[in-house]
Amino acid sequence: MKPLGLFGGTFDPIHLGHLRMAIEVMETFELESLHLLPNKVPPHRPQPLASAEQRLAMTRLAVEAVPGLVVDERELKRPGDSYTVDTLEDVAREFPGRPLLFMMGMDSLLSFTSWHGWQRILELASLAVCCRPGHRLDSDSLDVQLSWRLGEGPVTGPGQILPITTTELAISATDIRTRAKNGQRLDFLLPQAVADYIQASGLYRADKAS
Ligand SMILES: Nc1ncnc2c1ncn2[C@@H]1O[C@H](COP(=O)(O)OP(=O)(O)OP(=O)(O)O)[C@@H](O)[C@H]1O
Ligand SMILES: O=C(O)c1ccc[n+]([C@@H]2O[C@H](COP(=O)([O-])O)[C@@H](O)[C@H]2O)c1
Repeated sequence: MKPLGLFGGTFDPIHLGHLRMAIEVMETFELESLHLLPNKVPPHRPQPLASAEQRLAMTRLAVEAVPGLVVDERELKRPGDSYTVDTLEDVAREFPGRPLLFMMGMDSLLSFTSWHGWQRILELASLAVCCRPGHRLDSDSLDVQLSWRLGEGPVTGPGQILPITTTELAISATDIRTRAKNGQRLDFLLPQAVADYIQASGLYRADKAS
C-alpha cells in the first residue's frame, strides 16, 4: 500500500518552498496523495499573524489545481494546541494499515526531539526530511536518539527518518510577511493567487489591521 503523505505547517502564508518540496516528496516516494495540514494553534512558536481562516483560504488557493495535494482541515477543527502526535493518532484511525509519511524541512528535524510525544510520532509515522538552506544534517546537529533511524527508503513502516535531496529554495513565511508589511512585491515567492489574496486583503500590511 502506498504511504499517505502528510505535511503540517503554520502556512502563514504557504509559499513556493512548501509547494515545491511537497511535489518532490510525492515524486520521491511515489505518493498518490499528500495532505496539507494547516495548524490551528502552533504549540511551539509565536502565534500566526493571519487567522486560521485566512491561512486555510491561502492553502486552498495554493493547491486548487495541483493533482494529489489535498487540504486537510482536521487540526483547524480541533480545539487547543495542534500537537502533531494527536493529528497522527487521528489519521491512523482513519486510514488503518496505511503507512504514514510526515514531511518537514531540515530545521524541523533538528528540533524534533522537543516536540510533544515525539517518540509516539515515530511509532505512528516515518519522516521525510527536505533540504532547507541554512540547515545541514551532521552528526553534531542531530540528536543521537534520531540518528540511528536515518535511512534512504522506501517507507517500510513507521520510525524511519528519510532525508531526501530537494531543490533548495531560500523562501520563508517570515520574509514574505516582512515584504508584505513593507508593501513590497511578493511575485514568484508564492502562487500568484496567494499573492493576490494577501494584496487584496491587506494581510500583513503595517497600515491595516488584519
Ligand atoms: N523554503 C523551505 N525549504 C524547506 N523546508 C521548508 C521551507 N519553508 C518551510 N519549510 C518547512 O515547512 C514546514 C512548515 O513551515 P512553516 O509553515 O513554518 O514555514 P516557514 O517558512 O518556516 O515559516 P516561518 O518563517 O513563519 O517560521 C516546516 O517543516 C519547515 O521546515
Ligand atoms: O507537536 C509538536 O509538539 C510540534 C512542535 C513543533 C512543530 N510541530 C508541527 O510541525 C509542523 C511545522 O511547524 P512550523 O512551526 O515550522 O510551521 C506544524 O505542523 C507544527 O504544528 C509540532
